[in-house]
Order: sequence, then structure tokens, then C-alpha cells
Amino acid sequence: MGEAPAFFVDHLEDGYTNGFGVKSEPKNRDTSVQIGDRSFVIGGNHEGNPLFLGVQIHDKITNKWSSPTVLGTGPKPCKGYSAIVLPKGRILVIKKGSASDDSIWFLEVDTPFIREQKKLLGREVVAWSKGVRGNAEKPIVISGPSGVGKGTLISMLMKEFPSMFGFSVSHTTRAPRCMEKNGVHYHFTDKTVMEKEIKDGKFLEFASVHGNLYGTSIESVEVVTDSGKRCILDIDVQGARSVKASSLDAIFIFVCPPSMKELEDRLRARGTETEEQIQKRLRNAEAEIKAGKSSGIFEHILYNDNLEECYKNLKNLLGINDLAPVNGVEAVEGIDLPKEHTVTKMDDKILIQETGEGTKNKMIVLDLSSINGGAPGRTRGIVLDTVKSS
Ligand SMILES: Nc1ncnc2c1ncn2[C@@H]1O[C@H](COP(=O)(O)OP(=O)(O)OP(=O)(O)O)[C@@H](O)[C@H]1O
Ligand SMILES: Nc1nc2c(ncn2[C@@H]2O[C@H](COP(=O)(O)O)[C@@H](O)[C@H]2O)c(=O)[nH]1
Repeated sequence: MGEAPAFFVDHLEDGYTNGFGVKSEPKNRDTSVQIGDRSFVIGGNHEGNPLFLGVQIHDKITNKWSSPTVLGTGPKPCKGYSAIVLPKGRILVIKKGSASDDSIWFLEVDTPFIREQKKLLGREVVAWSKGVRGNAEKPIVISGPSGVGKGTLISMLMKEFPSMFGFSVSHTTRAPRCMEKNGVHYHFTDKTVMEKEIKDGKFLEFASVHGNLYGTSIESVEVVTDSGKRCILDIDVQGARSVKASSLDAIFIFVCPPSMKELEDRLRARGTETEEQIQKRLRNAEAEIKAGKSSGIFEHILYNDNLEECYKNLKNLLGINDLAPVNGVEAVEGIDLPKEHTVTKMDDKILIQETGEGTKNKMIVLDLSSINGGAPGRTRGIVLDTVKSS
């Protein structure tokens, strides 16, 4: 059943007092959305940075303002926004007068991911996720013990389908191997720098693996998704568990070796670790394989005995074969969002009606019934259509 037109948008005409009791200048471009006892004010910029849109929270009960940690890359500040409350702790933010590939954004304020991050960071957190039109495929998480062949399988996939898949480049504190390039294989980083970035909420997941810190930054996943490619994450089981708890909505694959002996042979033949490191990786492998098979994280388990066969099985479970199209994202017609508009929510549909003199009163329907994914990363499955007047 449709709902009555609901305008949750409240443009702040009169200014507001911030947490320090200072009355701000009226900001016509700021937009406020109320959820329960809290108002989320979207506008201005983030910590004085003109490139990042600001978010502030006002708690009615305590009458206090706070500046949350903002995760993910949000929309760039623009002339104005419409905002509407969605179920499950999300706010839909529509950029006025913008092109469709940059117009639909979601601010998560109370999703499972946000609750988890709040616990982790010990403060208020919100997260941005950009709306992506069309049926972009889920990201892929690949885990398995060191030396099982994850990297080899991923390289084969990226070589065969270069425009379909993109690799999420992780951060690590381990030293680069001789052929590894910074920014390509890993972002090689310093422990203190990485720990600070983790504290600042820049990481989707992180874990201590074989004595070093590894992590997937939110930006690494966004970069791949924004290039229109399906994102592949090569991470350990602890990282996979964290991603499973996030809103990323990925496919989880665990790769097993045919035997521990074969795993050891492969690690030795690769020749990238010292004997001590090999022993450590092998010790960890037993626990990883046990967790991979029994944790309920992974929907698919692949055995990498014969490489070609395993690769074929990987392609089968991803639903691709040699005849598959080379790009995973459908091309969609561009639709510009009108500068002046009203927003009305009708169940899963948002009606965006152009207003103002001398306009064509264009009506756009934003259908959210098939959305999936979310912050960090992208909210996929957006359908945006112009209603043709007869
Ligand atoms: N099916 C296979 N049969 C024999 N050797 C293989 C097979 N798959 C991969 N290898 C070899 O095993 C070694 C380890 O593979 P790879 O580096 O891809 O493992 P990995 O799982 O990515 O390891 P890590 O987690 O340490 O990054 C490589 O030298 C690779 O060529
Ligand atoms: N939790 C995460 N684990 C990661 C990440 N990037 C890589 N890894 C895992 O670490 C081991 C060792 O990798 P190596 O390159 O040193 O051989 C391997 O199992 C990877 O899957 C990450 O971002 N997060």
C-alpha cells in the first residue's frame, strides 16, 4: 500500500546551535533528518575540508551536538540535497541538479555495520554508500591458507576477464617481496600509520596474519566498484568473518589444498618465505582450514589440486564461462536529477518531482525494491526511470 506523501526533509533556514553553544550561520543548503531522538544534519563540509560533505548529529534528549566519524567516501558538497528516512537505519540523500551516476547516496546511521563500528571505535559513526544503478554483481571474498593458490586463481581470472574483475589492494605491514609493487600487490605501510588509519575508521576489516597487520581499506573496495568492476578480496578467515558482519553482501569462497604436504611443497617452491615463516604459515594453515570448513562464513569450498580444474570450478560457481560478456555492469541511460524538486516516498519507490518556474515538471521514479549491499562500498540495484508524460 502506498504511503501518504512524506516530506522528511527539513532545510535549515534559521541556523542551529552546535555542541559548544555557538549559533551557526543559517545554512539554507543544510538538510536535517530526524530519526527517533536524533537529528542528522547533512551539509557544509567535514572538518573544514571543502571536498567532503559534513554530517552532524543532534541528540534531542541531551541537547548535544556531535560530529561522528564518517566512513566511506561521501558525495562532494553541492548546492543542495533532499533526504528521506529509509527503514533499517538508512537515510537516502539525493544530490540536487546532479548526473545519475552521482546523484543517489545512502547515509547509514544505524545498520549492523554501523553498530559494529561504533563498538569498535567507541564513538558515533555514520557511513556513506553510493547508489549504483543496474545489476552490478556482488564482490567476491576469497580465503584459504597461505600457499593454496588464491593469488594464482585471482590472477587467472583477472587476466581472462580484465574488464570484469578488479582487485582490492590491501594494506600490509609486511615487507614487499622482490617482484611486488606498492599500490599494485599491496599498499605497503608502516604499523603506526596503519593503526592510526584503523582507529580513524578507514578500514572495512583488518587482522593480524602470520605476525603482520593486513587490512582492506574502504577506499580500496570503492575504487574497484566505481570503475564498474566486480571487486575481489583476497583475505584471511578473520577478515572474511568481519566482512560477513558488514553490509558488503559478498560471495565467500574458501580454497583448500589437496593435502598439508602439497601445501608445504607449494610454499617452499614459491620461495618467498624464510623457513621460520613457512613453519608459522603451515601451523596457522591447520586452524584456517578448520575454520574455513566449519565457520559458516563460506558458501563455496574449492579444492585446488589440479589448477586448471579448480579454475574451471571457480568460473562455474561465479556463473561465468568463456562466452560470458566482458563487463559485469549493464550500461544505463543517464538521467539528470532536477535542481529544484520535491521527494515523496511510496513504499519502496521514491518520486522525485521537478518544481520551479519554467521547468518541464519532469517526474523521476527511484525504485529501491531491489537494492543490496551498502556501506562500506556501494549500494547496488538502484532503478531510476523518467516518467514519460503522455
Ligand atoms: N593447483 C596448483 N598446483 C601446483 N602449484 C600451484 C597450484 N596452485 C598454485 N600453485 C603454486 O603454489 C604457489 C602458491 O600459490 P599462491 O601464491 O597463489 O598462493 P596464495 O594462496 O595466494 O598464498 P598467500 O596466501 O601466501 O598469498 C605458487 O608458486 C603457485 O604457482
Ligand atoms: N584479513 C586480511 N587478510 C589479508 C589481507 N590481504 C592479504 N591477506 C591474507 O594474508 C595472508 C598472507 O598474505 P601474503 O601476501 O603475505 O602471502 C593471505 O592468507 C592473505 O589472504 C587483508 O587485507 N586482510
